[in-house]
Amino acid sequence: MTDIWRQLEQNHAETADRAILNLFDEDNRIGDFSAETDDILLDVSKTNIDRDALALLVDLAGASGLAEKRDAMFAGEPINSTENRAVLHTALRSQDTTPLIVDGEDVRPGIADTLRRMAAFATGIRAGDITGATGAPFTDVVNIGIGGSDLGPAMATLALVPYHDGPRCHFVSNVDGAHIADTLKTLDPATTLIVIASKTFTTIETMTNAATAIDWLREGVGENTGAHLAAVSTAMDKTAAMGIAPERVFGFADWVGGRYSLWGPVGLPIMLAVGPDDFRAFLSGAHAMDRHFRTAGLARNLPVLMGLVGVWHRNICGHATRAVLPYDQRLSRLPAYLQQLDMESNGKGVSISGRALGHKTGPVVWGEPGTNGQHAFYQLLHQGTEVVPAEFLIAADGHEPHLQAHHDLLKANCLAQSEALMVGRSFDAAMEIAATLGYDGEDQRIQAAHRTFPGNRPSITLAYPKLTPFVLGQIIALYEHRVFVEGVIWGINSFDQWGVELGKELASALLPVVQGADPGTRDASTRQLIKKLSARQGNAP
Ligand SMILES: O=P(O)(O)OC[C@H]1O[C@](O)(CO)[C@@H](O)[C@@H]1O
Repeated sequence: MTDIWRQLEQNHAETADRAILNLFDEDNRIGDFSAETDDILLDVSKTNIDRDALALLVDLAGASGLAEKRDAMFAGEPINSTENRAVLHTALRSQDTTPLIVDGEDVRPGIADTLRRMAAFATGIRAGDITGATGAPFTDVVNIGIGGSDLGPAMATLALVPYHDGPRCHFVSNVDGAHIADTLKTLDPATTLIVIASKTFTTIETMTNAATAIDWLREGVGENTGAHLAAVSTAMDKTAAMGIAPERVFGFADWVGGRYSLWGPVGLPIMLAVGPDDFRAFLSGAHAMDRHFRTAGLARNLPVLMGLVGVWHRNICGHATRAVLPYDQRLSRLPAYLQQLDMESNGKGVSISGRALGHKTGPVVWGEPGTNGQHAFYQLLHQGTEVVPAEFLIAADGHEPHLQAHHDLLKANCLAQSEALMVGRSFDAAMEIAATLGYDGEDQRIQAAHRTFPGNRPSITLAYPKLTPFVLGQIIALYEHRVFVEGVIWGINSFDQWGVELGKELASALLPVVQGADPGTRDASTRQLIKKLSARQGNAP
Protein backbone atom coordinates (compact mmCIF):
# COMPACT_ATOMS: atom_id res chain seq x y z
CA MET A 1 0.00 0.00 0.00
CA THR A 2 2.85 2.38 0.84
CA ASP A 3 3.96 2.22 -2.75
CA ILE A 4 0.47 3.10 -4.03
CA TRP A 5 0.25 6.07 -1.65
CA ARG A 6 3.64 7.24 -2.90
CA GLN A 7 2.57 6.99 -6.53
CA LEU A 8 -0.64 8.90 -5.79
CA GLU A 9 1.35 11.66 -4.12
CA GLN A 10 3.69 11.75 -7.08
CA ASN A 11 0.72 12.02 -9.47
CA HIS A 12 -0.67 14.90 -7.43
CA ALA A 13 2.69 16.70 -7.26
CA GLU A 14 2.94 16.60 -11.03
CA THR A 15 -0.65 17.57 -11.81
CA ALA A 16 -1.93 19.80 -9.00
CA ASP A 17 -1.76 22.95 -11.09
CA ARG A 18 -3.41 21.72 -14.26
CA ALA A 19 -6.95 22.77 -15.19
CA ILE A 20 -9.61 20.19 -14.36
CA LEU A 21 -11.45 21.45 -17.42
CA ASN A 22 -8.65 20.19 -19.68
CA LEU A 23 -9.18 16.65 -18.43
CA PHE A 24 -12.40 16.63 -20.47
CA ASP A 25 -10.22 16.54 -23.61
CA GLU A 26 -9.33 12.94 -22.71
CA ASP A 27 -11.38 10.17 -24.30
CA ASN A 28 -14.42 9.08 -22.37
CA ARG A 29 -13.80 11.24 -19.28
CA ILE A 30 -17.51 11.12 -18.51
CA GLY A 31 -17.84 7.37 -18.96
CA ASP A 32 -14.80 6.60 -16.82
CA PHE A 33 -15.54 9.10 -14.09
CA SER A 34 -19.22 8.36 -13.53
CA ALA A 35 -21.09 5.37 -12.14
CA GLU A 36 -24.78 4.61 -12.15
CA THR A 37 -27.47 2.48 -10.60
CA ASP A 38 -30.93 2.39 -12.18
CA ASP A 39 -31.73 5.58 -10.31
CA ILE A 40 -28.61 7.38 -9.19
CA LEU A 41 -25.89 8.91 -11.30
CA LEU A 42 -22.64 9.74 -9.52
CA ASP A 43 -20.48 12.14 -11.54
CA VAL A 44 -16.93 12.59 -10.22
CA SER A 45 -15.52 13.99 -13.43
CA LYS A 46 -15.20 17.53 -12.04
CA THR A 47 -12.20 16.54 -9.90
CA ASN A 48 -8.50 16.63 -10.66
CA ILE A 49 -8.30 12.84 -10.64
CA ASP A 50 -6.98 11.50 -13.94
CA ARG A 51 -7.08 7.99 -15.29
CA ASP A 52 -3.73 7.03 -13.71
CA ALA A 53 -4.78 8.33 -10.31
CA LEU A 54 -8.12 6.55 -10.53
CA ALA A 55 -6.40 3.27 -11.33
CA LEU A 56 -4.09 3.78 -8.36
CA LEU A 57 -7.03 4.57 -6.08
CA VAL A 58 -8.80 1.41 -7.20
CA ASP A 59 -5.57 -0.50 -6.48
CA LEU A 60 -5.53 1.11 -3.04
CA ALA A 61 -9.05 -0.16 -2.37
CA GLY A 62 -8.00 -3.63 -3.49
CA ALA A 63 -4.81 -3.59 -1.41
CA SER A 64 -6.72 -2.47 1.69
CA GLY A 65 -8.80 -5.65 1.52
CA LEU A 66 -11.99 -3.71 0.88
CA ALA A 67 -13.89 -6.51 -0.85
CA GLU A 68 -13.03 -9.03 1.86
CA LYS A 69 -13.90 -6.61 4.66
CA ARG A 70 -17.19 -5.69 2.96
CA ASP A 71 -18.08 -9.38 2.71
CA ALA A 72 -17.13 -9.90 6.35
CA MET A 73 -19.50 -7.08 7.34
CA PHE A 74 -22.42 -8.51 5.39
CA ALA A 75 -21.67 -11.99 6.76
CA GLY A 76 -22.04 -10.79 10.35
CA GLU A 77 -18.42 -11.16 11.42
CA PRO A 78 -17.54 -9.05 14.50
CA ILE A 79 -15.76 -6.30 12.56
CA ASN A 80 -16.53 -3.74 15.28
CA SER A 81 -13.46 -5.01 17.08
CA THR A 82 -13.38 -2.74 20.14
CA GLU A 83 -16.93 -3.73 21.04
CA ASN A 84 -16.63 -7.27 19.66
CA ARG A 85 -19.82 -6.81 17.66
CA ALA A 86 -21.07 -7.60 14.20
CA VAL A 87 -22.16 -4.65 12.04
CA LEU A 88 -25.44 -5.66 10.49
CA HIS A 89 -27.67 -2.65 9.90
CA THR A 90 -27.80 -3.99 6.33
CA ALA A 91 -29.74 -7.00 7.66
CA LEU A 92 -32.58 -4.71 8.73
CA ARG A 93 -33.30 -3.88 5.09
CA SER A 94 -32.27 -7.15 3.51
CA GLN A 95 -34.61 -9.14 1.32
CA ASP A 96 -32.31 -12.16 1.37
CA THR A 97 -33.77 -15.30 2.87
CA THR A 98 -30.65 -17.36 3.50
CA PRO A 99 -30.02 -17.64 7.24
CA LEU A 100 -27.74 -14.98 8.71
CA ILE A 101 -26.12 -16.45 11.78
CA VAL A 102 -24.89 -14.23 14.61
CA ASP A 103 -23.80 -15.90 17.86
CA GLY A 104 -25.24 -19.19 16.67
CA GLU A 105 -28.68 -17.79 15.83
CA ASP A 106 -30.39 -16.83 12.56
CA VAL A 107 -31.25 -13.16 13.00
CA ARG A 108 -33.62 -12.88 10.02
CA PRO A 109 -36.84 -14.15 11.68
CA GLY A 110 -36.45 -11.68 14.57
CA ILE A 111 -35.92 -8.77 12.18
CA ALA A 112 -39.00 -9.73 10.14
CA ASP A 113 -41.07 -10.13 13.29
CA THR A 114 -40.09 -6.70 14.62
CA LEU A 115 -40.90 -5.11 11.26
CA ARG A 116 -44.32 -6.78 11.30
CA ARG A 117 -44.97 -5.56 14.86
CA MET A 118 -43.92 -2.04 13.90
CA ALA A 119 -46.24 -2.14 10.89
CA ALA A 120 -49.18 -3.39 12.96
CA PHE A 121 -48.59 -0.68 15.57
CA ALA A 122 -48.14 2.06 12.96
CA THR A 123 -51.25 0.93 11.08
CA GLY A 124 -53.27 0.94 14.31
CA ILE A 125 -52.11 4.45 15.20
CA ARG A 126 -52.62 5.78 11.67
CA ALA A 127 -56.12 4.28 11.40
CA GLY A 128 -57.15 5.57 14.80
CA ASP A 129 -57.67 2.02 16.09
CA ILE A 130 -55.02 2.50 18.73
CA THR A 131 -56.00 5.59 20.71
CA GLY A 132 -54.84 7.55 23.71
CA ALA A 133 -56.22 7.38 27.25
CA THR A 134 -59.28 9.44 26.38
CA GLY A 135 -60.16 7.39 23.29
CA ALA A 136 -59.09 10.18 20.93
CA PRO A 137 -56.94 9.17 17.95
CA PHE A 138 -53.36 10.36 17.79
CA THR A 139 -52.72 13.44 15.68
CA ASP A 140 -49.10 13.99 16.73
CA VAL A 141 -46.03 11.90 17.50
CA VAL A 142 -43.07 13.21 19.48
CA ASN A 143 -39.86 11.22 19.05
CA ILE A 144 -37.55 11.71 22.00
CA GLY A 145 -34.01 10.61 21.18
CA ILE A 146 -30.63 12.05 20.32
CA GLY A 147 -27.78 11.30 17.89
CA GLY A 148 -28.63 8.20 15.91
CA SER A 149 -31.96 7.94 17.70
CA ASP A 150 -32.96 11.33 16.31
CA LEU A 151 -30.97 12.46 13.27
CA GLY A 152 -31.89 9.58 10.95
CA PRO A 153 -35.64 9.57 11.53
CA ALA A 154 -35.76 13.38 11.65
CA MET A 155 -33.86 13.69 8.36
CA ALA A 156 -35.87 10.98 6.57
CA THR A 157 -39.25 12.13 7.88
CA LEU A 158 -38.59 15.59 6.50
CA ALA A 159 -37.24 14.17 3.23
CA LEU A 160 -40.48 12.25 2.68
CA VAL A 161 -43.01 14.98 3.46
CA PRO A 162 -44.86 14.43 0.12
CA TYR A 163 -45.64 10.89 1.29
CA HIS A 164 -46.99 11.84 4.72
CA ASP A 165 -50.51 10.68 5.39
CA GLY A 166 -50.14 9.85 9.07
CA PRO A 167 -49.84 11.84 12.28
CA ARG A 168 -47.52 14.85 12.40
CA CYS A 169 -44.04 13.96 13.69
CA HIS A 170 -41.95 16.13 15.96
CA PHE A 171 -38.44 15.47 17.22
CA VAL A 172 -37.03 16.46 20.58
CA SER A 173 -33.35 15.78 21.13
CA ASN A 174 -31.62 18.56 23.05
CA VAL A 175 -31.49 18.43 26.84
CA ASP A 176 -32.04 22.20 26.70
CA GLY A 177 -35.52 22.49 28.18
CA ALA A 178 -36.35 24.95 25.41
CA HIS A 179 -36.58 22.09 22.94
CA ILE A 180 -39.22 20.04 24.73
CA ALA A 181 -41.03 23.10 26.08
CA ASP A 182 -41.39 24.67 22.62
CA THR A 183 -42.52 21.36 21.14
CA LEU A 184 -45.05 20.32 23.76
CA LYS A 185 -46.66 23.73 24.09
CA THR A 186 -48.13 23.35 20.60
CA LEU A 187 -49.57 19.89 21.33
CA ASP A 188 -52.53 18.30 23.12
CA PRO A 189 -51.47 15.43 25.41
CA ALA A 190 -54.76 13.62 24.68
CA THR A 191 -53.80 13.21 21.02
CA THR A 192 -50.00 12.87 21.35
CA LEU A 193 -47.95 9.68 21.20
CA ILE A 194 -44.46 9.87 22.71
CA VAL A 195 -41.84 7.53 21.25
CA ILE A 196 -38.79 7.22 23.50
CA ALA A 197 -35.92 6.13 21.30
CA SER A 198 -32.60 5.18 22.83
CA LYS A 199 -30.44 2.23 21.94
CA THR A 200 -28.99 2.08 25.45
CA PHE A 201 -31.92 3.68 27.31
CA THR A 202 -29.37 5.41 29.51
CA THR A 203 -28.62 8.56 27.50
CA ILE A 204 -29.12 11.41 29.94
CA GLU A 205 -30.66 13.81 27.43
CA THR A 206 -33.28 11.29 26.36
CA MET A 207 -34.05 10.06 29.85
CA THR A 208 -34.46 13.65 31.09
CA ASN A 209 -36.73 14.62 28.18
CA ALA A 210 -38.72 11.39 28.59
CA ALA A 211 -39.36 12.11 32.28
CA THR A 212 -40.54 15.62 31.41
CA ALA A 213 -42.83 14.30 28.68
CA ILE A 214 -44.32 11.69 31.01
CA ASP A 215 -45.05 14.40 33.61
CA TRP A 216 -46.73 16.45 30.85
CA LEU A 217 -48.82 13.45 29.83
CA ARG A 218 -49.82 12.76 33.43
CA GLU A 219 -51.00 16.33 33.86
CA GLY A 220 -52.98 16.10 30.64
CA VAL A 221 -54.49 12.61 30.66
CA GLY A 222 -54.04 11.28 34.19
CA GLU A 223 -52.29 8.11 35.27
CA ASN A 224 -52.76 6.11 32.04
CA THR A 225 -49.69 7.61 30.43
CA GLY A 226 -48.76 4.16 29.11
CA ALA A 227 -51.42 4.54 26.42
CA HIS A 228 -49.36 7.43 25.03
CA LEU A 229 -45.94 5.81 25.16
CA ALA A 230 -43.85 3.57 22.98
CA ALA A 231 -40.15 2.77 23.21
CA VAL A 232 -37.39 1.80 20.85
CA SER A 233 -34.30 0.23 22.40
CA THR A 234 -31.93 -2.69 22.76
CA ALA A 235 -32.42 -2.56 26.55
CA MET A 236 -35.77 -4.22 27.25
CA ASP A 237 -35.08 -4.39 31.00
CA LYS A 238 -34.76 -0.62 31.15
CA THR A 239 -37.88 0.08 29.07
CA ALA A 240 -39.81 -2.22 31.43
CA ALA A 241 -38.40 -0.31 34.41
CA MET A 242 -39.85 2.88 32.91
CA GLY A 243 -43.23 1.15 32.87
CA ILE A 244 -43.60 0.82 29.11
CA ALA A 245 -45.71 -2.20 28.17
CA PRO A 246 -43.66 -4.86 26.31
CA GLU A 247 -46.05 -4.83 23.32
CA ARG A 248 -45.14 -1.15 22.83
CA VAL A 249 -41.42 -1.76 22.88
CA PHE A 250 -39.60 -2.34 19.61
CA GLY A 251 -36.23 -3.89 20.15
CA PHE A 252 -33.10 -4.27 18.10
CA ALA A 253 -29.76 -5.93 18.64
CA ASP A 254 -26.43 -4.41 19.57
CA TRP A 255 -25.07 -5.17 16.10
CA VAL A 256 -27.00 -2.15 14.84
CA GLY A 257 -24.96 0.99 15.55
CA GLY A 258 -26.92 4.04 16.69
CA ARG A 259 -26.03 6.10 13.61
CA TYR A 260 -27.00 3.19 11.37
CA SER A 261 -30.28 2.43 13.12
CA LEU A 262 -32.97 4.23 11.14
CA TRP A 263 -33.72 1.07 9.12
CA GLY A 264 -35.27 -0.68 12.11
CA PRO A 265 -37.39 0.41 15.08
CA VAL A 266 -35.60 3.77 15.27
CA GLY A 267 -37.38 4.42 11.96
CA LEU A 268 -40.78 4.09 13.66
CA PRO A 269 -41.60 7.81 13.27
CA ILE A 270 -40.89 7.52 9.54
CA MET A 271 -43.27 4.59 9.32
CA LEU A 272 -45.92 6.41 11.36
CA ALA A 273 -45.67 9.38 8.99
CA VAL A 274 -45.58 7.64 5.61
CA GLY A 275 -47.04 4.23 6.37
CA PRO A 276 -45.56 0.71 6.27
CA ASP A 277 -45.60 0.40 2.46
CA ASP A 278 -43.51 3.49 1.85
CA PHE A 279 -41.23 2.52 4.74
CA ARG A 280 -40.69 -0.84 3.04
CA ALA A 281 -39.91 0.98 -0.22
CA PHE A 282 -37.30 2.99 1.72
CA LEU A 283 -35.77 -0.28 2.96
CA SER A 284 -35.86 -1.73 -0.56
CA GLY A 285 -33.95 1.23 -1.93
CA ALA A 286 -31.23 0.71 0.66
CA HIS A 287 -31.15 -3.00 -0.11
CA ALA A 288 -30.74 -2.23 -3.82
CA MET A 289 -27.69 -0.11 -2.94
CA ASP A 290 -26.36 -2.92 -0.73
CA ARG A 291 -26.61 -5.29 -3.69
CA HIS A 292 -24.84 -2.80 -5.93
CA PHE A 293 -22.08 -2.32 -3.33
CA ARG A 294 -21.59 -6.07 -3.04
CA THR A 295 -21.59 -6.89 -6.73
CA ALA A 296 -20.42 -3.97 -8.89
CA GLY A 297 -16.74 -3.86 -9.85
CA LEU A 298 -14.69 -1.45 -7.73
CA ALA A 299 -14.31 1.23 -10.42
CA ARG A 300 -18.06 1.15 -11.22
CA ASN A 301 -19.21 0.94 -7.66
CA LEU A 302 -20.86 4.13 -6.37
CA PRO A 303 -19.84 3.89 -2.70
CA VAL A 304 -16.33 2.80 -3.67
CA LEU A 305 -15.90 5.58 -6.19
CA MET A 306 -17.25 8.16 -3.77
CA GLY A 307 -14.97 6.85 -1.02
CA LEU A 308 -11.93 6.92 -3.29
CA VAL A 309 -12.63 10.51 -4.26
CA GLY A 310 -12.94 11.29 -0.54
CA VAL A 311 -9.57 9.68 0.18
CA TRP A 312 -7.98 11.56 -2.72
CA HIS A 313 -9.23 14.90 -1.45
CA ARG A 314 -8.42 14.20 2.20
CA ASN A 315 -5.08 12.45 2.01
CA ILE A 316 -3.57 13.38 -1.31
CA CYS A 317 -4.85 16.96 -1.71
CA GLY A 318 -5.02 17.65 2.06
CA HIS A 319 -8.51 19.16 2.10
CA ALA A 320 -9.72 19.16 5.71
CA THR A 321 -13.45 19.56 5.10
CA ARG A 322 -16.13 18.66 2.59
CA ALA A 323 -19.41 20.42 1.96
CA VAL A 324 -22.65 18.51 1.39
CA LEU A 325 -24.95 20.69 -0.69
CA PRO A 326 -28.35 19.14 -1.37
CA TYR A 327 -30.34 21.14 -3.91
CA ASP A 328 -33.38 19.66 -2.27
CA GLN A 329 -34.99 21.57 0.56
CA ARG A 330 -36.39 18.37 2.04
CA LEU A 331 -32.81 17.12 2.47
CA SER A 332 -32.00 20.10 4.64
CA ARG A 333 -31.22 17.80 7.59
CA LEU A 334 -28.95 15.61 5.46
CA PRO A 335 -25.75 17.52 6.36
CA ALA A 336 -26.49 17.19 10.09
CA TYR A 337 -27.31 13.51 9.66
CA LEU A 338 -24.09 12.96 7.70
CA GLN A 339 -22.08 14.79 10.32
CA GLN A 340 -22.89 12.02 12.77
CA LEU A 341 -22.68 9.21 10.24
CA ASP A 342 -19.33 10.34 8.90
CA MET A 343 -17.59 12.13 11.75
CA GLU A 344 -18.63 9.75 14.55
CA SER A 345 -17.59 6.83 12.34
CA ASN A 346 -14.34 8.09 10.85
CA GLY A 347 -13.18 10.78 13.27
CA LYS A 348 -10.55 8.41 14.65
CA GLY A 349 -6.84 8.77 15.40
CA VAL A 350 -5.71 5.18 15.97
CA SER A 351 -5.68 2.08 13.79
CA ILE A 352 -7.72 -1.03 14.53
CA SER A 353 -4.67 -2.40 16.33
CA GLY A 354 -4.50 0.73 18.49
CA ARG A 355 -1.50 2.42 16.89
CA ALA A 356 -1.36 6.17 16.19
CA LEU A 357 -2.08 6.78 12.52
CA GLY A 358 0.44 8.44 10.25
CA HIS A 359 -2.25 9.80 7.94
CA LYS A 360 -5.37 11.93 8.16
CA THR A 361 -8.82 10.39 8.58
CA GLY A 362 -12.35 11.79 8.37
CA PRO A 363 -12.75 15.38 7.19
CA VAL A 364 -15.09 17.90 8.77
CA VAL A 365 -18.46 17.48 7.08
CA TRP A 366 -20.76 20.46 6.82
CA GLY A 367 -23.32 21.98 4.51
CA GLU A 368 -26.69 23.52 3.87
CA PRO A 369 -29.25 23.12 1.14
CA GLY A 370 -28.87 25.02 -2.08
CA THR A 371 -29.80 27.62 -3.03
CA ASN A 372 -29.69 28.99 0.55
CA GLY A 373 -25.98 28.26 0.94
CA GLN A 374 -25.23 30.29 -2.18
CA HIS A 375 -26.30 33.40 -0.32
CA ALA A 376 -24.27 32.51 2.74
CA PHE A 377 -20.93 30.70 2.43
CA TYR A 378 -20.41 30.06 -1.29
CA GLN A 379 -18.31 33.21 -1.46
CA LEU A 380 -15.63 31.28 0.40
CA LEU A 381 -16.12 28.21 -1.79
CA HIS A 382 -15.46 30.27 -4.90
CA GLN A 383 -12.83 32.80 -3.83
CA GLY A 384 -11.65 31.85 -0.33
CA THR A 385 -8.14 30.61 0.40
CA GLU A 386 -9.39 27.19 1.53
CA VAL A 387 -10.42 24.67 -1.12
CA VAL A 388 -13.53 22.75 -0.05
CA PRO A 389 -14.55 19.75 -2.15
CA ALA A 390 -18.28 20.12 -2.74
CA GLU A 391 -20.92 17.40 -3.05
CA PHE A 392 -24.08 18.38 -4.90
CA LEU A 393 -27.35 16.45 -4.82
CA ILE A 394 -30.16 17.20 -7.25
CA ALA A 395 -33.38 15.55 -8.46
CA ALA A 396 -34.64 15.63 -12.05
CA ASP A 397 -38.13 16.30 -10.72
CA GLY A 398 -39.63 17.81 -7.63
CA HIS A 399 -42.94 16.85 -6.09
CA GLU A 400 -44.60 20.12 -7.11
CA PRO A 401 -45.36 19.89 -10.85
CA HIS A 402 -47.36 23.11 -10.57
CA LEU A 403 -44.13 24.82 -9.48
CA GLN A 404 -41.94 23.62 -12.35
CA ALA A 405 -40.36 27.05 -12.73
CA HIS A 406 -38.97 26.70 -9.19
CA HIS A 407 -37.45 23.33 -9.94
CA ASP A 408 -35.94 24.52 -13.20
CA LEU A 409 -34.26 27.36 -11.31
CA LEU A 410 -33.04 24.93 -8.66
CA LYS A 411 -31.46 22.68 -11.29
CA ALA A 412 -29.90 25.59 -13.15
CA ASN A 413 -28.38 26.89 -9.93
CA CYS A 414 -26.98 23.51 -8.94
CA LEU A 415 -25.36 22.99 -12.34
CA ALA A 416 -24.12 26.58 -12.40
CA GLN A 417 -22.32 26.16 -9.09
CA SER A 418 -20.37 23.04 -9.98
CA GLU A 419 -19.50 24.62 -13.35
CA ALA A 420 -18.43 27.90 -11.75
CA LEU A 421 -16.29 26.11 -9.15
CA MET A 422 -14.48 24.22 -11.89
CA VAL A 423 -14.25 26.81 -14.66
CA GLY A 424 -13.80 29.96 -12.62
CA ARG A 425 -13.23 33.28 -14.35
CA SER A 426 -9.81 34.41 -15.53
CA PHE A 427 -8.27 37.77 -14.70
CA ASP A 428 -8.45 38.72 -18.38
CA ALA A 429 -12.17 37.98 -18.53
CA ALA A 430 -12.63 39.97 -15.34
CA MET A 431 -10.67 42.89 -16.88
CA GLU A 432 -13.12 42.93 -19.79
CA ILE A 433 -16.08 42.96 -17.42
CA ALA A 434 -14.51 45.82 -15.47
CA ALA A 435 -13.99 47.74 -18.71
CA THR A 436 -17.63 47.29 -19.75
CA LEU A 437 -18.56 48.68 -16.33
CA GLY A 438 -16.56 51.80 -17.10
CA TYR A 439 -13.40 51.17 -15.06
CA ASP A 440 -9.96 51.84 -16.44
CA GLY A 441 -6.37 52.08 -15.26
CA GLU A 442 -5.65 50.99 -11.69
CA ASP A 443 -9.37 50.95 -10.87
CA GLN A 444 -9.94 48.44 -13.64
CA ARG A 445 -7.16 46.19 -12.27
CA ILE A 446 -8.54 46.35 -8.73
CA GLN A 447 -12.06 45.56 -9.92
CA ALA A 448 -10.78 42.69 -12.05
CA ALA A 449 -8.77 41.21 -9.18
CA HIS A 450 -11.88 41.12 -7.02
CA ARG A 451 -13.99 39.63 -9.80
CA THR A 452 -11.53 36.85 -10.71
CA PHE A 453 -12.49 33.29 -9.76
CA PRO A 454 -9.57 30.86 -9.46
CA GLY A 455 -11.75 27.92 -10.50
CA ASN A 456 -10.31 24.40 -10.49
CA ARG A 457 -12.30 23.64 -7.35
CA PRO A 458 -13.47 20.05 -7.24
CA SER A 459 -17.01 18.80 -6.84
CA ILE A 460 -19.00 15.64 -7.30
CA THR A 461 -22.71 15.43 -8.12
CA LEU A 462 -25.38 12.88 -7.27
CA ALA A 463 -28.35 13.14 -9.64
CA TYR A 464 -31.54 11.14 -9.09
CA PRO A 465 -35.02 11.11 -10.65
CA LYS A 466 -37.09 12.23 -7.65
CA LEU A 467 -36.78 11.97 -3.87
CA THR A 468 -39.05 8.95 -3.42
CA PRO A 469 -38.75 6.58 -0.43
CA PHE A 470 -36.89 4.11 -2.66
CA VAL A 471 -34.41 6.72 -3.88
CA LEU A 472 -33.87 8.12 -0.39
CA GLY A 473 -33.04 4.61 0.83
CA GLN A 474 -30.43 4.29 -1.90
CA ILE A 475 -28.87 7.66 -1.13
CA ILE A 476 -28.54 6.98 2.60
CA ALA A 477 -27.11 3.48 2.06
CA LEU A 478 -24.68 4.96 -0.46
CA TYR A 479 -23.36 7.40 2.15
CA GLU A 480 -23.15 4.64 4.78
CA HIS A 481 -21.04 2.50 2.49
CA ARG A 482 -18.83 5.44 1.47
CA VAL A 483 -18.00 5.88 5.16
CA PHE A 484 -17.16 2.16 5.29
CA VAL A 485 -14.91 2.35 2.22
CA GLU A 486 -12.97 5.30 3.60
CA GLY A 487 -12.70 3.67 7.04
CA VAL A 488 -11.25 0.50 5.52
CA ILE A 489 -8.66 2.44 3.54
CA TRP A 490 -7.73 4.45 6.63
CA GLY A 491 -7.42 1.23 8.65
CA ILE A 492 -9.77 2.35 11.42
CA ASN A 493 -12.83 0.95 13.20
CA SER A 494 -15.73 3.00 11.80
CA PHE A 495 -18.24 1.46 14.20
CA ASP A 496 -17.31 2.56 17.70
CA GLN A 497 -17.44 6.08 19.19
CA TRP A 498 -15.24 6.23 22.28
CA GLY A 499 -14.58 9.90 21.62
CA VAL A 500 -17.98 10.89 22.97
CA GLU A 501 -17.39 9.32 26.39
CA LEU A 502 -15.09 11.78 28.16
CA GLY A 503 -17.46 14.73 27.78
CA LYS A 504 -20.33 12.62 29.14
CA GLU A 505 -18.27 11.63 32.20
CA LEU A 506 -17.21 15.19 32.91
CA ALA A 507 -20.79 16.45 32.50
CA SER A 508 -21.93 13.98 35.17
CA ALA A 509 -19.18 15.17 37.46
CA LEU A 510 -20.00 18.85 36.81
CA LEU A 511 -23.74 18.56 37.40
CA PRO A 512 -23.47 18.82 41.20
CA VAL A 513 -20.98 21.68 40.75
CA VAL A 514 -23.36 23.78 38.65
CA GLN A 515 -25.95 23.00 41.30
CA GLY A 516 -23.75 24.53 44.01
CA ALA A 517 -21.14 21.94 45.06
CA ASP A 518 -17.50 22.92 45.47
CA PRO A 519 -15.70 23.12 42.09
CA GLY A 520 -12.61 21.52 43.63
CA THR A 521 -9.34 21.66 41.77
CA ARG A 522 -10.71 22.36 38.32
CA ASP A 523 -8.81 24.66 35.99
CA ALA A 524 -9.20 28.42 36.50
CA SER A 525 -11.17 28.94 33.29
CA THR A 526 -13.78 26.34 34.22
CA ARG A 527 -14.01 27.79 37.74
CA GLN A 528 -14.53 31.31 36.34
CA LEU A 529 -17.30 30.06 34.07
CA ILE A 530 -18.98 28.14 36.91
CA LYS A 531 -19.00 31.34 38.95
CA LYS A 532 -20.50 33.36 36.12
CA LEU A 533 -23.13 30.72 35.38
CA SER A 534 -24.06 30.36 39.05
CA ALA A 535 -25.32 33.94 39.15
CA ARG A 536 -28.95 33.08 38.52
CA GLN A 537 -30.76 35.55 36.33
CA GLY A 538 -34.31 34.64 37.36
CA ASN A 539 -37.04 33.88 34.88
CA ALA A 540 -37.60 37.34 33.47
CA PRO A 541 -37.40 37.27 29.66
O1 LIG B 1 -29.58 5.75 21.27
P1 LIG B 1 -28.80 6.15 22.47
O2 LIG B 1 -28.26 4.97 23.22
O3 LIG B 1 -29.60 7.04 23.37
O4 LIG B 1 -27.54 6.96 22.01
C1 LIG B 1 -27.68 8.16 21.30
C2 LIG B 1 -26.40 8.54 20.61
O5 LIG B 1 -25.37 8.71 21.56
C3 LIG B 1 -24.14 8.25 21.03
O6 LIG B 1 -23.79 7.09 21.70
C4 LIG B 1 -23.07 9.27 21.17
O7 LIG B 1 -23.08 9.81 22.43
C5 LIG B 1 -24.44 7.97 19.58
O8 LIG B 1 -23.58 7.07 19.02
C6 LIG B 1 -25.85 7.54 19.64
O9 LIG B 1 -26.47 7.57 18.40
